Amino acid sequence: MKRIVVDIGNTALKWDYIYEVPHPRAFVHSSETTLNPDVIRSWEEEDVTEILGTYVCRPELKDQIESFMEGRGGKCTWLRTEAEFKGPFYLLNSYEYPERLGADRWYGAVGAIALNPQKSIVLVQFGTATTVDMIRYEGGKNYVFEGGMILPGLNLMYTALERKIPAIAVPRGAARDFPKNTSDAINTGIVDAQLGPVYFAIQRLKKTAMSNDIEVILTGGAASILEKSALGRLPCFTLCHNIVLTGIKLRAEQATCNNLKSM
Ligand SMILES: Nc1ncnc2c1ncn2[C@@H]1O[C@H](COP(=O)(O)OP(=O)(O)OP(=O)(O)O)[C@@H](O)[C@H]1O
Ligand SMILES: CC(C)(CO)[C@@H](O)C(=O)NCCC(=O)O
Repeated sequence: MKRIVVDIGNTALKWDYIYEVPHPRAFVHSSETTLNPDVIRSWEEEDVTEILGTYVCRPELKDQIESFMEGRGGKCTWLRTEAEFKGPFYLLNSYEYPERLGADRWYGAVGAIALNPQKSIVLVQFGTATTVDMIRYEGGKNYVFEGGMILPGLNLMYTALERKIPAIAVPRGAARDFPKNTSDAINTGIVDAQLGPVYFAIQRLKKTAMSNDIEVILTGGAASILEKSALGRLPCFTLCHNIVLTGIKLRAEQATCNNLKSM
């Protein structure tokens, strides 16, 4: 009987145990509306009885998980974005409509703070969409989620160009300072478009943060692909996987401390 945390994005599902030694796993969905059957198989093998998760995918995917859990007499709890997080630190959600902020962005921010205490943070999630979020450290245990940018992810940018302008559907090139062929020009354009907002976010956060020491965290399925290009284009950054799962675990701990009343 196991309790697990789950983060369902538009491309992949990631899961891990809540209380046991971390062993995160990722499964790319079979289609936009069908889960990878290996996920269900792995949960049967592990005897999963309770799921605590977030989803930003189509509801069909989380419905399949609910049916599976109902069939086993298990339980699913889906976390929504909240107006504030009260745990080992305090995070205020300053989104205009806090509940409209993607749960992956919110619990990603919670996870990022837990792993990088007492710092302002630019959290970049390179997923199906890329999000670049700014978290301001206010001193003591206080942080503010200051919002951020949403743009098409790496793959979406390539496929949009390929589909709409077939004349430039060429093999993938490299990111260069002075691209001199179509493949390199596209690749450089897309890599710069992915990393440019990170640069802007750092500058914006520096203007209001207590210190110029900003932690830049890159995560998500395409982070490893962009890491090499980021080395020459961004100041210091850290690559950190499964940050949303870290945030969900912390939310679970917080609920346990409050006798599960707040979940
Ligand atoms: N083996 C792979 N399979 C699928 N996507 C990959 C793979 N390797 C890298 N990627 C890239 O990672 C992206 C998916 O990232 P991730 O797994 O974080 O997605 P996600 O959490 O479903 O996204 P989102 O949260 O934005 O919906 C893809 O769009 C692609 O650019
Ligand atoms: C932006 C995505 C798709 C990134 O996964 C997700 O966080 C989402 O659906 N967000 C809702 C809109 C918002 O965050 O403003």
